[in-house]
Amino acid sequence: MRTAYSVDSVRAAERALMARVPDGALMQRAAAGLAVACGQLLGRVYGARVVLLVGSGDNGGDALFAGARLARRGAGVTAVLLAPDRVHGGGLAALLRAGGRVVDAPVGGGADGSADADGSAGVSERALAALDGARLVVDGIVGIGGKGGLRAPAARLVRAAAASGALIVSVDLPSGVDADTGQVRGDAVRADATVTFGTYKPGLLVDPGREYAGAVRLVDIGLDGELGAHDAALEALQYADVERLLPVPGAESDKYRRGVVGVVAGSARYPGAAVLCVAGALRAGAGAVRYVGPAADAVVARFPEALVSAGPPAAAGRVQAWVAGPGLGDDDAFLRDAVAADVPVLIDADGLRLVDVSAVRGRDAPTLLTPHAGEAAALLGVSREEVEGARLESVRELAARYSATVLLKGSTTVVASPGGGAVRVNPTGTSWLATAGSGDVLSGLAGSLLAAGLGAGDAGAVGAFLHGLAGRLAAEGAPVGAQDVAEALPLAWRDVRGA
Ligand SMILES: NC(=O)C1=CN([C@@H]2O[C@H](COP(=O)(O)OP(=O)(O)OC[C@H]3O[C@@H](n4cnc5c(N)ncnc54)[C@H](OP(=O)(O)O)[C@@H]3O)[C@@H](O)[C@H]2O)[C@@H](O)CC1
Ligand SMILES: Nc1ncnc2c1ncn2[C@@H]1O[C@H](COP(=O)(O)OP(=O)(O)O)[C@@H](O)[C@H]1O
Ligand SMILES: [K+]
Repeated sequence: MRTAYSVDSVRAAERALMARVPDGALMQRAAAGLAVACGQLLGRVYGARVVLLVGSGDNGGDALFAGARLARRGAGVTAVLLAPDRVHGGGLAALLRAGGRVVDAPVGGGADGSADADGSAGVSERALAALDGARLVVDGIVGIGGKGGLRAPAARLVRAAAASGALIVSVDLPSGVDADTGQVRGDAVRADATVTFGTYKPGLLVDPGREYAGAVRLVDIGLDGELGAHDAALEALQYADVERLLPVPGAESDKYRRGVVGVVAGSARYPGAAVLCVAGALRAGAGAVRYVGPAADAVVARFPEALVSAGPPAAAGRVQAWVAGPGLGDDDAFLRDAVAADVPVLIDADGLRLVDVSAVRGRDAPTLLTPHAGEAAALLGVSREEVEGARLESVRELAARYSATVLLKGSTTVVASPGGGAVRVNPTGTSWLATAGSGDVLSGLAGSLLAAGLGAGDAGAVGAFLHGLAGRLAAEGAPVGAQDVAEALPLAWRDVRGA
């Protein structure tokens, strides 16, 4: 399991560890790892032009000590200081001893954050010129101490760094990205790589921050033991975790013991949603799929193995979990039956629009809601952009309001449980999945995992993992449709099982 911890937890763990190690040891560990990563990115360090963007905190200190290491290996290192009077003294001295150069960023009164009429934002010509011809820019402007959007001088330098064409490595996290949420307000560094210390930060794993971070490398600074006393803010399942959770049939399994998933989906207008939902459900571990609704003919024509009926759900026979909602249109009768059943229920798409909050809150068996950002926005009464800018907050809020597990789909899919705790973040997503009907496949898939006995959080996280993998395997760099994604699910299973 990959985990990420909040800034508060990192700070507390850091304090505990610092009390046991010599002064400055953690920063040296961080800087050493950072310098190695920079060296690898550069290939040849000797003679390379490196610019450090140095803020007033320890993030800048890391950059300075790493810059000193690169200078000792023959790089031409220039530090651009955003706040010369508050720079990390030890780091600056180390860089100068190693032969590095220093340029002050502020000119006139601009460093207080005011933008100048000429757009220089109070940044000196010398600072901007230093970036010309740089091969590597090290972003040590701000790390976990960042508050709000980048101030004007920092933002100006970030834009100049992007325009320089240099490789950009961010220290701990891209400046301008909120460490706890991944939110980006205004300018932020778009890094080729981020070298982070001690633990992942949530903002590195959740969009929009994740996209700004580039390839993320974790440097061990000895924080693990101390972090053990804290709860992770985020968890990302890895292959081995998913493999352990897959409902593989045992010797004594039969179709009922494997679980039967019921699907309430589709309408005369949207029969395809029913077919796609069943396509996902058939390939996820349940022993049988029952389809109930007006698209029975379309479903059985495509999948003769599906058990179909016109309804109602209560007359469909044994079902261990229901999936309700994809393509339903406005008819909520079967949805209400499914929600009233005392088995796990996954509610998606139209079902989310039609369902009653109190009916969901009143359920005893687990409920899994799977909105995309637009649906989540409608449920929360905010804009889609607000949800996309604050996925963690949105998914936690929905889980609390509905007393349900919520899987928020999108560029980063996140899953929150009603009782709080770590949010699961899916590491396998791919934008090839942004194709009509792929959400229907996911709801069938995750519902089938519920029927097979997984808890709602696991069903959501494992479903998203397999769905993302299937999307990647189906696409391999070319557009795919939702059916292709469903058909690639067995490949995803085999990939996870190493088969
Ligand atoms: N944790 C650990 O175990 C280890 C942590 N380490 C490192 O320490 C880093 C944390 O250092 P930190 O606490 O000094 O804060 P940091 O991120 O440098 O930022 C604070 C400075 O930024 C400024 N500033 C704030 N917002 C801003 C904005 N929007 N735009 C512009 N500026 C802004 C703010 O200015 P002020 O508000 O005070 O005027 C303040 O001066 C951490 O990320 C990691 O790299 C490692 O060395 C090893 C061990
Ligand atoms: N940019 C993206 N990156 C990764 N996955 C995405 C992206 N956009 C959409 N997806 C995924 O594609 C699926 C689309 O589902 P949904 O929005 O419900 O579409 P539909 O209703 O057409 O089935 C979801 O699993 C979602 O996480
Ligand atoms: K940074």
